[in-house]
Amino acid sequence: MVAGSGRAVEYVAGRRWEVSATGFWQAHRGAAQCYSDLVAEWSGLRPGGLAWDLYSGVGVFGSRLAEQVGPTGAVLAVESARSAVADGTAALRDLPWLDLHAQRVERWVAGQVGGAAPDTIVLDPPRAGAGKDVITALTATGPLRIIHIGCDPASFARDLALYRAAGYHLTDLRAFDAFPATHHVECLALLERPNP
Ligand SMILES: C[S@@+](CC[C@H](N)C(=O)[O-])C[C@H]1O[C@@H](n2cnc3c(N)ncnc32)[C@H](O)[C@@H]1O
Repeated sequence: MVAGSGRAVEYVAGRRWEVSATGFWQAHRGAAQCYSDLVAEWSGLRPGGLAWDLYSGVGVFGSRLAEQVGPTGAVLAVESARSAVADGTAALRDLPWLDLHAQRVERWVAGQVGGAAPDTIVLDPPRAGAGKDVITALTATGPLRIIHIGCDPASFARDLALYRAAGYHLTDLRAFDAFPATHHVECLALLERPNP
């Protein structure tokens, strides 16, 4: 950043976020709206449901999930950047059943063993993907649906194989050319547990 307040204002699905200009925001201007619409379409959530939004940033996906589960439900969002958690918490005050938590996902999921099983997990890790330890911990909680998002096709494919090994089926897949002239492609996968 060369000059300015250091803050940026973004809108998605009728909601307004004021975020740090150096924090994470999707690179393509239409991406946050497009991906969050797909997350809302795939989530399968109903009022009273429980969802996790991991690597949540400022809670763009978590806000859509929270609107779906309503005040009788809960959304637990986990993000390591404290500034993103602070910005998300400020923007989403009207959704008190959405809890944005500042912690590393690998540490947080390890503490969920034996807790309530989420209906749906959304995760949008950085380029390296989620990896074996996180995916093993997530699938062990037995969610009905997992929505996995990744921008590096190689780590995304590796992560999908881990879900498959854990018994989850790939039931939908979308790819977006959101990073033209690079090898990155934004991929969104819907994984479901058979015979829930
Ligand atoms: C691809 S971004 C997704 C952000 C959000 N889903 C969105 O669409 O705005 C990945 C996010 O994961 C966070 N992150 C990276 N490593 C993490 C970790 N080990 N645990 C928790 N969050 C992490 C980054 O700070 C970043 O906000």
